[in-house]
Amino acid sequence: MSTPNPRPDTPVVSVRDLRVYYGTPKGPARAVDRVSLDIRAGETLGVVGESGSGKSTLGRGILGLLPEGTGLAGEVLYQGQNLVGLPKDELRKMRGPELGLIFQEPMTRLNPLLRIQEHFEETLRQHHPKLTKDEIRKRALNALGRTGIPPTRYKQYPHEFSGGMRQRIMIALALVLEPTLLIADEPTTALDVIVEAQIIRLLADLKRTSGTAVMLITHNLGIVAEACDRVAVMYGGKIVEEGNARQVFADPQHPYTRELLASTIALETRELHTIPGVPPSLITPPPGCLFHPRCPDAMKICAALAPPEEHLEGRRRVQCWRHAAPGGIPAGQDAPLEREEISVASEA
Ligand SMILES: Nc1ncnc2c1ncn2[C@@H]1O[C@H](COP(=O)(O)OP(=O)(O)OP(=O)(O)O)[C@@H](O)[C@H]1O
Repeated sequence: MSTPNPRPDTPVVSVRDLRVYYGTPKGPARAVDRVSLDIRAGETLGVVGESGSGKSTLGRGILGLLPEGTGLAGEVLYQGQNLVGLPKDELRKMRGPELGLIFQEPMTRLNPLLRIQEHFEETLRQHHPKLTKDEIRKRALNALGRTGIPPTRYKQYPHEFSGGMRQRIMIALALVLEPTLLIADEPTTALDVIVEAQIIRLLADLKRTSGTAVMLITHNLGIVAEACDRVAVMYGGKIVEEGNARQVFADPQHPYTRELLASTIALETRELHTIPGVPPSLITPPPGCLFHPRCPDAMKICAALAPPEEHLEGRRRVQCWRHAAPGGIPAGQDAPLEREEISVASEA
């Protein structure tokens, strides 16, 4: 059984200054660069950003599921304990009952030779060896029921289910252990929109009924608007804006968030709006703000110095020079970045 959070207002997980560097032949790629965030009990944090911005790496870094040799530094405080540097077998024991995870591609995670029943038996016995077969069945059917899978299918094999059903089984397998923190990485990619809506509803129910803290990694801003309390926007391995999801969507404070939202709306209305330029190199990032080569609001200082993180009202923060405190930008540095300077910077 998961450990109850002793104080509901204290975060279930606090990530501080997390850095994840992948070794590449050209040097380290800073896939997650000094990320801090908190998730409280019963809260769902959506993590959004373009492909390659470091979303999955952040989720895997929190759970200690990175390839051998990956550089990991900073803190992941889970109920007061730092998971960074914890021995692998201790982390493995926590995965499941404390730290749940759901990935896409359910077929690669379910064993085709085992019935659904056996999957539940294996999962539950591993963490609760004293449970009887009857208790396991009861818990499993309850978790399956919550995901809309009838008890009549308990003895079937994975190949007898559709992709959406298999994903629900994966979610049920995560839920049955009642994790305190659940990280769901693109859980609905490759599913049709109806199944997607069911799964999102399920995740929303989960936090309401069991107080699980959820991190939902997705490309889909519509899902975040529907299912998340808070949203963190990632760009080039950093969280550039974070806050209440409604407030961020209604009134984005970072130019990147604004552009990301505009490109999503454009997709829905079939207009053409893409963010010009390409995401930054994580090996040789541009100087200053990582977004400055693509930013329509860039000022001179943006090409020279990384922006400070400013805390706005209501647990909201943004890393953008436009929000610097009065007097924070040296004279003349707030002039618009010339176009020529923009293109030079983006070639750098
Ligand atoms: N094992 C690895 N070795 C080297 N680089 C990697 C490795 N895994 C990921 N990367 C790089 O790290 C960066 C972040 O990748 P990550 O998968 O975390 O991004 P993402 O935002 O989740 O992208 P997507 O939305 O496409 O899943 C990318 O530039 C990616 O190429």
